[in-house]
Formats: sequence, structure tokens, C-alpha cells
Amino acid sequence: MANRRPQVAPTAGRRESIDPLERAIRPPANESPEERERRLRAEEEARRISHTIDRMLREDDKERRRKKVVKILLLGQSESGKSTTLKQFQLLHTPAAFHAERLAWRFVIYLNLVRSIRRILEAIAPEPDTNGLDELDDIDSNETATIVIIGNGRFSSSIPGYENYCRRLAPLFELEQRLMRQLTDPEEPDELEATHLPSSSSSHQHRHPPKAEGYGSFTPMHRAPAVSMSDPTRSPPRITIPPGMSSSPTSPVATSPGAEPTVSTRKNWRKAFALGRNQSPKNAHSGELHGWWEDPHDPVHVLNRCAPTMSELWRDPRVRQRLAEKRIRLEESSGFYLDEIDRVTAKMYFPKDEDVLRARLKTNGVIEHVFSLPKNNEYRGVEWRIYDVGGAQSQRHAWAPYFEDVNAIIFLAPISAFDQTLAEDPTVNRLEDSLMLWTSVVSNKLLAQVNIILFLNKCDLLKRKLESGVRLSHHMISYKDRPNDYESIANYFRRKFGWVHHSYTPNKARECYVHFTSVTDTMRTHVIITNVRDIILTGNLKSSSLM
Ligand SMILES: Nc1nc2c(ncn2[C@@H]2O[C@H](COP(=O)(O)OP(=O)(O)OP(=O)(O)O)[C@@H](O)[C@H]2O)c(=O)[nH]1
Ligand SMILES: [Mg+2]
Repeated sequence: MANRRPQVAPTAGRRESIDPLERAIRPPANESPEERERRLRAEEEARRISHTIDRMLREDDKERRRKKVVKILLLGQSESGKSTTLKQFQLLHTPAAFHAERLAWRFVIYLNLVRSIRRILEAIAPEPDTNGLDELDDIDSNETATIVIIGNGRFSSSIPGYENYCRRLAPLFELEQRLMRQLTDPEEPDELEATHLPSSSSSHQHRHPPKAEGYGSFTPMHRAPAVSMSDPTRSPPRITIPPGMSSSPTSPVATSPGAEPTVSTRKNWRKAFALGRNQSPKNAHSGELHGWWEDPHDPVHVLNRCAPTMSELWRDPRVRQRLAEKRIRLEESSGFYLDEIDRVTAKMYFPKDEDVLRARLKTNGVIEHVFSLPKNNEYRGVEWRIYDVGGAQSQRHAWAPYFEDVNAIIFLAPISAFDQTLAEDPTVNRLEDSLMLWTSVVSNKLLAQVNIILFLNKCDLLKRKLESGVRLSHHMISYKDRPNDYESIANYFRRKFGWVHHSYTPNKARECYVHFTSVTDTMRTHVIITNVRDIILTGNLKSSSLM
């Protein structure tokens, strides 16, 4: 075999015994005392810097090894407040990213407002004369944005000026179609796309759930064990389902098939809205875009022109009366902006944090949000992954794969919804559905070691609903003649959900942490989130030696 070692050329004369580097850094032979002192000082400084770098590298290495992941899953029915809770996590931990997205939410807010106007027009539409029903079969109920005026006196109890309102507000529904088209990616299957603002670099979306061998599909909620307050063997409490509030099939404003528009978004839906297409200059101080109001195609112009009619409609006492008669409470859905029409439709409208928290965009699929705590926090080094799932019935099959390795579940139950039905199934009472879901989650053996935190949510709406005279016992017979005040009812729900956990949990040692929440309330929710974070870290993580 050939010898591959490099051949060293023999040096002429004396053999060099010092290696070249040593020779290069050797002090000069004729060094003066001052030069020597300078050199020694420089060497000392170099040594100090080298030690500092070594120490930093060692700490960095330790930090990387210490880095652990905490996974939190947000569960609950559709509109329970999961995405709003996720927004609060973002606002608390990555406020810069949250603020950077505010402008894109403007379009969702516009859609929400237009949707509320549509619901009002549906509600005040003349009721059909049953004799004319046959002729109405021609109306395409899938048409989402066309206003179909059907006159000829076939309707009764019309609100005066109804047709006039429809005509003046018609541009809004063209705008609605346009915004929906921009939000929807025609190449993406609707069910797989998350209808949520894609977040900053710290977050990303999962189109496909992670594989979780052996998990199978999540227990169908309606086959959950029976629920009862006092006796586990008894059947679930009877909850009367109020008549559906869906609009009349003969409504002059033709509606989409669902109770709310299902809007799918592109991966980067800010791009879909082409912010900056109009070459809007950036603000020199904040770096934020401004000047969109100078773009004649910006949706704000249509809204701005329709604003006086929208306000007139919303303030019309006959309209309010009709909404009350039909038990339509727009504040429970996207009605929040109706009280703020002038502000929201102003040409230079810039959404506030609160506006973004109120913006409703249904989640399809699962959203993952990742963040770390700041360096000065005692729990730094832990990476947090929060998963926000779609809560509609058709979305729940996607939950189970995320049960693997989850450290905590935050379950949201909107307790104000005791008199409402599911948008996707008007035969199912929302509270009953929440209880069924809760039972399925707490009884799940795969989740036996997982921390469970219950948010009894929408307490602000519950208070308002009770103050307006709605009685729980009319919708939940088991409540009987107990007091109808907020304290009594909130505590009743706490006991009920608590009892379900106590009765069905496979892990009797597990504590269930319950919070009364209104997750649109930033200050209170941030206190609760911090508290939840500590519970997860001190309880769960200690036991799994993550700390
Ligand atoms: N007033 C009030 N509104 C709330 C509260 N929690 C959520 N909302 C509003 O209810 C609507 C629905 O909330 P989301 O967070 O989108 O509901 P979700 O659970 O993510 O629903 P899906 O994505 O369909 O599963 C939004 O407009 C929220 O602003 C609350 O505590 N009080
Ligand atoms: Mg959501």
C-alpha cells in the first residue's frame, strides 16, 4: 500500500524546532520595557475576553439542554372563545407581533360588521304569507350576497322603510362577497384551512395533524356518559331547546347556508388583502402602513358611505323591537361593532386591541402558536406551544392526534349560551353540547395525567343576559326555582362542571382548576393566563422533571 503521508521537504541547514505559530507570536527580541508592559496588558485582556466567551458558550449549551416544551391545547365548542384566548396569549407574550397584525384584522372587522347588518335585515324582513310560499321556492338559499326584493304585498308585518334600507345598504353585500373571495383560497380545501390570521414567525399552522399511533378518533361527543348533578346513574339534565333563531327561508336577504359565513383564508391572508398594493407609505415613526384611505378600491369607502344608513338602521326603535321579539342578541356574535359604527367605518380607522379581540373568524383546522418567556422570567428556557382547534362538530375529529404529549388542556365552556343552539345543528343546545364535550374530555383515559383548566367563559354576556330578564330555569328545567342572579347561576355551573370532572375522571388525584372568565377582558385574562402558566409549570412540570 502506498504511503500517503505528506513528504516533508528537508530544511536546509539547522532543523526548525519551533512551530510557525509560536514563532509568529513570540515577543520581539529587542522589546523595550514599555512595549513589554503594553503587550502583557493586551494579553491579559485577550485572556479575559476568551474566558467570557467560554462561559457564555457553556451557559448557552446548558440553556439549550434545559429547553423544554410545554404543550397546551385549547378545546371547546365553536364560538366558545378559544381563538380569543390564543389572541390574549399572543398579546401578553408577543405584543409586537400582535400589533403588527392589527391592520390585517381590519378586513375581518369589516366583514363582522357587514354580517351584523345582514342579520338585522334578515330579522326585519317581512314575514311570508304562507299562501305565497310555493312561489318562493325559486329563491336560491345558497346565494350569499344578493338582496332579493320580493314585493307584491305577499308579506305581512314589514318594517316601514325596509326595502329602502335594503337598497341603500346593497353595496355592503357586494363588498362582503369581495372580502370573502379575497379571504378564500380557491385552491385550498375549505376544511383544512385555518380561518385565522396567520401569525408572525413565532407561529405556524398545521394543515395535517401529527400522527398519534393508537389514538384513533376522538369519542363522539354525543355518546358521552350521561350527566347529572346528584346521581351518576341518572340521565343527563333535561335542557329545553328554544326555537331556532335562523332566518326565515323567505327572507328577502338571501343567506348563506350556515349561521355565519365560513371564510377560509390563505396561508398568508394579509397578502390576500394586498396591503400596500396601493403603495401606501409607511409611517416614519411606527413603521406601520398608512394612507390606505387614499386607495379608491379600499373597502373603507363603501363602509364609510353606508355608515349613516347603518347607524339609522341600528338605532331604529322598530328594528330594536323586532330583534327583541325574535330574541336576536347581536352582542353575542359579531354585533360589538354596531355600537361603534362611526369609529369603525372612519377612513383612517386603525383597529384597537379590543377590536381585534372581538373580531370573529371561525377556525378551520388547528393553529399552533409558539412562544418563549422573556429572559428575565424565572421560567425562561421553556418553549410554549399552544394549539387552537376548530370547535364546530365537523372539526372535532382533528383533536385526538393533539392529545399526545399535551401538558394541559384549557377547556372553554361559554356559560352564557344556555338559551342558544349550535350554529351547525340548531337541534343541539349549546350548554348541553359543552357538558357533553367536557364529559368526553375529562373521562378520556389518554388524558388522565393531563392538567385540566376550565374557563367558564362569557361571564360578561351571562350577566347581561340575566339582567335583561332571561331565566335559566326556562331553558334548564333541573335548575328549578333557584335564584336567577349571576352569583347563584355561575356557582351552579361551577358545581355542575366540577361534579362531572369528579365523577368521570380516571385520575382521582387530578385537580380541576376552574376560572370564571370573559376572555375579551384583557386585564383579567392576563392575570388568569399568568396564573394558569404557573399552575402548569409548578404542578405538572415538576412532576415530569422538566424544571
Ligand atoms: N363578550 C364576550 N365575547 C366573547 C368572549 N369570548 C369570546 N367572545 C367572542 O365570541 C366570538 C367567538 O370567539 P372565538 O374565540 O372566535 O371562538 P372559537 O372557540 O375560537 O370558535 P371556533 O373557531 O369556531 O372553534 C368572538 O367574536 C369573540 O370576540 C367573552 O368572554 N365575552
Ligand atoms: Mg377559533
